[in-house]
Amino acid sequence: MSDFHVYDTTLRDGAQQEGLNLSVADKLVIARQLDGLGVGYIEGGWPGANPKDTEFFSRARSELKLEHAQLAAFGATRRAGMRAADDPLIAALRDSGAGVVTLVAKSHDRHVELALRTTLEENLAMVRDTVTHLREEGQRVFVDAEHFFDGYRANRAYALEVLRTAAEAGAEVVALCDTNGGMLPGWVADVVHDVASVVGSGGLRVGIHCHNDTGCAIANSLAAVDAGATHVQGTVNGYGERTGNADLVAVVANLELKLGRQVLPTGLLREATRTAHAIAEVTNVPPASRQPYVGSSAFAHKAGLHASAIKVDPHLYQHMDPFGVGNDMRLLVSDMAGRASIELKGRELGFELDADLARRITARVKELESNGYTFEAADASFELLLLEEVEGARPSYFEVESWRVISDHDGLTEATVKIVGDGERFVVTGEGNGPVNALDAGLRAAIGQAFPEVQQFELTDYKVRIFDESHGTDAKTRVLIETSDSDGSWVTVGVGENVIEASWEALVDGLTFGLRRHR
Ligand SMILES: CC(=O)SCCNC(=O)CCNC(=O)[C@H](O)C(C)(C)COP(=O)(O)OP(=O)(O)OC[C@H]1O[C@@H](n2cnc3c(N)ncnc32)[C@H](O)[C@@H]1OP(=O)(O)O
Ligand SMILES: CC(=O)C(=O)O
Repeated sequence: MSDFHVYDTTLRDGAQQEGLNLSVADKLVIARQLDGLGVGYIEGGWPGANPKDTEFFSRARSELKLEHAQLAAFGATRRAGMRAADDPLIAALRDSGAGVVTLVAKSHDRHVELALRTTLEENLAMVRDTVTHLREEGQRVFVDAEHFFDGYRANRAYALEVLRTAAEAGAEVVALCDTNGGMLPGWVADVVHDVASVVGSGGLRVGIHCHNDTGCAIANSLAAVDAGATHVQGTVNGYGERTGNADLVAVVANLELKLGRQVLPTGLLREATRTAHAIAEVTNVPPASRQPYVGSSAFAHKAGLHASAIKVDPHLYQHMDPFGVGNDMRLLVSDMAGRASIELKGRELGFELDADLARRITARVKELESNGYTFEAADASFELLLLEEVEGARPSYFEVESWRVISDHDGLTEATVKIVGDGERFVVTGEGNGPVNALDAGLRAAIGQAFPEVQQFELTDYKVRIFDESHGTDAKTRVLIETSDSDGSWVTVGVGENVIEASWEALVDGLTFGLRRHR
């Protein structure tokens, strides 16, 4: 592995994202995930700035056993007009127990004068004094040069002077920050190139920290590395203030898989998809399906022509083998499918479909989709349709004799369901806080008498879409229902003239599919 720094700031800059709130326990879980991915540094937060971050560093000492990463504590240079040794926030950094302290320092003259409200000389003194003090206390120090690229444009000499000051005082890394995220790759490359040639000698490492306001954070980070940066900062899933930070996983994947620079321990890039999704579970921010490399759509193929080429060789429509980042290829079934898509999807589900069957299923999918069904998200309904064609009949464990729903003016709803299952007739009434809830309860109670395993099934998601609104009251309703058990989840679709009819179809398919899985 090369001597390259992969520096993660999910727990600090990532946590600056709107709506993202992490408890100390969450932070500890995420830190372990990041360590499992093999990053070199984990910026844990700003000790002293809030009780949670202080507690994180305190608990990390006893609870975090990191195999690959070192913990970094983030904070600012000392306040103007005082000594670093007397600044309580610097004391919190010094005492955090982290292996590295990363100091944010102003490098844009205008920010020094307007935001810090001090002189350019005092800002240099703040950098010098803080780095020196921490070095004397035995700390490794990295410096994040805030607003560096804007500062460089406004006053190159001063921006470089801040870096030189940090280096002379003992900083190991100066990370150039595109704090406002306004840069483009060529601009970043020019500046990093210049900086590396001016200050990058004598062991000082130049780093990069990009925000995504121009949509270029990943490209800017790569341009910086190409121009000489050997320390790259970013966050998992690109979390961060405003439009986020550089997505560290994509940066690392590009470095390893496209540019041939191994920056993680051998084999750990294959943990990328699992790690990104596990962290999304903790942050409670739904993962973006179209996220490069690790998104669930990153290797999903919908168009029939794509599938027909993929049947011959997946590389014809994929830039890499998804296995490299722990992701997987998926074939989507929709009205854009052709025979090849259906054949490949069939194979994925364990069926070798001949050309005739594939043609028939393709035609049925297109016909049903034109009537409002969608199979792309309803994998279980597609599988039931496929089984119907392959086996000559749709899997069926019970027959529905009739169902009826009654709602009263108090909002209480009652559903009566009559079914025949396992040779017996069941008439059951279900109650609920709405018609779908009542039908679900009634259906489950009725079937449950013949097939007790349905009690393990849970309705976990319910989506309704009214389409073809131009028809007014004739509009059709599509319902997607996710059902789960302890082994996973599956989605079914129903379409009807109203929400109850559509829900009934999706509910019946959901239970039928679940029973087939269990049997
Ligand atoms: C680019 C980045 O993302 S950097 C990371 C930013 N992250 C955060 O701000 C989250 C954590 N921050 C906090 O909890 C608080 O802002 C604190 C504890 C750091 C400071 O809180 P407060 O003392 O209440 O001040 P406030 O938030 O208004 O910040 C302004 C003060 O910070 C000082 N300051 C701002 N940037 C810096 C800097 N780089 N170095 C030193 N001091 C700085 C200002 O001069 C001002 O000081 P003054 O009160 O003496 O005039
Ligand atoms: C330090 C940092 O987060 C920034 O400048 O964006």
